[in-house]
Amino acid sequence: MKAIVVYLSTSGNTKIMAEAIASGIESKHVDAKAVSFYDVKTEDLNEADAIAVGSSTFYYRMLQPMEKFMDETLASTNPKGKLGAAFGSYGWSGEAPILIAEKMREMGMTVIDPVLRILHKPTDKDVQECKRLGVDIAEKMKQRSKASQPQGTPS
Ligand SMILES: Cc1cc2nc3c(=O)[nH]c(=O)nc-3n(C[C@H](O)[C@H](O)[C@H](O)COP(=O)(O)O)c2cc1C
Repeated sequence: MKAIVVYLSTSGNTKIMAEAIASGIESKHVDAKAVSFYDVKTEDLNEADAIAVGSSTFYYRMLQPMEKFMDETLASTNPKGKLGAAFGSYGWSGEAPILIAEKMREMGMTVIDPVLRILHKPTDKDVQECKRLGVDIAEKMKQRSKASQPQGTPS
């Protein structure tokens, strides 16, 4: 089982969230990595059972390159049925994670509700909240993997 946390962050706030989410996933012994949108490879997306996507909000939407990534790169990997999570830092309106979750649902992904939004730079308490989302992702991945095993298969 593998999870990937893809983020786009202008001043590092959403990046802090991404790294905390990945560390929360790993704390449950599930393979996870936080990857900048610029470095993500299609094979990483293909291999992932869960995909978390984060962008800060700019001009009431997600950052433009992330929108392109969702519509073109992620959509082309056919993520239907995969687990998704959306997150991002924001300043006042915070639409980006909601819009990311919407796109994930349109692609047939199962998205963890609610999305995680943090105002400005994450505090220590916010980082703990991001880690908790990571734990939640890992636990849901385990449940889904168990549910998809044929009956009688030792776990
Ligand atoms: C030019 C500009 C436009 C912004 N537009 C919005 C916005 O529409 N809504 C919002 O909630 N925050 C907005 N913000 C605030 C950012 O989302 C916020 O600073 C966030 O913490 C940046 O996170 P990052 O470092 O991960 O990119 C804007 C910031 C800038 C500089």
